[in-house]
Amino acid sequence: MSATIIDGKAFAAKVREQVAAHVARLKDEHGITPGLAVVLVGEDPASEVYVRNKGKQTLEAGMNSFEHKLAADTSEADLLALIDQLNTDPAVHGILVQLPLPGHLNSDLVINSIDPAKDVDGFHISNVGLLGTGQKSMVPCTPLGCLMMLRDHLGSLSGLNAVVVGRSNIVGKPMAQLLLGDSCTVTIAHSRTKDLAEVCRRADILVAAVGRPEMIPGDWVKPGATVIDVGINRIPAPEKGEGKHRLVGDVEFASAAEVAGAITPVPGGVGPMTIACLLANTVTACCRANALPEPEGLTA
Ligand SMILES: Nc1nc2c(c(=O)[nH]1)N[C@@H](CN(C=O)c1ccc(C(=O)N[C@@H](CCC(=O)O)C(=O)O)cc1)CN2
Repeated sequence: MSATIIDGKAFAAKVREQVAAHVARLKDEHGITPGLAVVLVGEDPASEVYVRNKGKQTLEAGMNSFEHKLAADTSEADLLALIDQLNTDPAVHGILVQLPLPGHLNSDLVINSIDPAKDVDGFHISNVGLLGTGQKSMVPCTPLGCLMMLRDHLGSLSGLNAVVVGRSNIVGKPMAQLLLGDSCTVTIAHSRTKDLAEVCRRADILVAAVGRPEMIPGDWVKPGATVIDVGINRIPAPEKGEGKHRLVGDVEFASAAEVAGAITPVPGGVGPMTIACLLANTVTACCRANALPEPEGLTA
């Protein structure tokens, strides 16, 4: 292995320290405590873990955490009523509805009912439009975390060829916008792109966000490239025992690490940055709501 491993777990811990320091200043100097409300509908086991970690890390950073757990058969009207209440609650600066939602709920409708100023996920159509036009917005947490790690590792991204594999609204599209904002030449590719291997080999920055286990092998990676693996795929691991699983990314780590200049691991890469950036976005939303200076280095 020759690549530098970009340690997302350690990076996320530093981001959380910066968030906690800013929260302490907001409390001491302005008597304001940022508050994050997280809404979970249903009992998806992975979502339950993510929501628990969000609440725990919010409290550890000194912020207020408001957790709302709703039954899987909650009606759209009841969910919208809760969001309405959170929109008008002055103690709540950030609102997040954990995805995926149960099938009977319209995710777009639900997300677009959140006050855009409190939309710490950056998924509201107003924030999508603001980001797409290079204006100040709330930025989706996972791509923001990727951008922070890229800037930290590479310094300037200007002029680099970036390939984003995956076109989701949550990661692929906002990631491409952020890279464009940092003056990269950006290609958005996906599983149906012709000559995907060739497209990937042109990338100085390769962001994999397709959700297909180990789809990108090392010989698709340009020597020296920086590889950001957003995929978190649970695959069977019979070697660990019957019914056991392990996590892999969208990139075949061992072969890619032979070629890349730097690479994020899975687990311990992009994943931990997602929650750290959620905390950062909550502080940003709180500062904006109170017309106070935003924390430096924690926004795009
Ligand atoms: N409303 C949202 N829903 C979802 C988002 C989101 O950003 N907003 N992202 C994902 C889930 N997610 C946070 O919600 C998330 C995923 C993964 C991790 C993480 O730290 N992963 C670890 C591995 C954890 C494990 O063992 O499973 C890692 O990669 O090291 C944090 C948050 C979908 N929903």
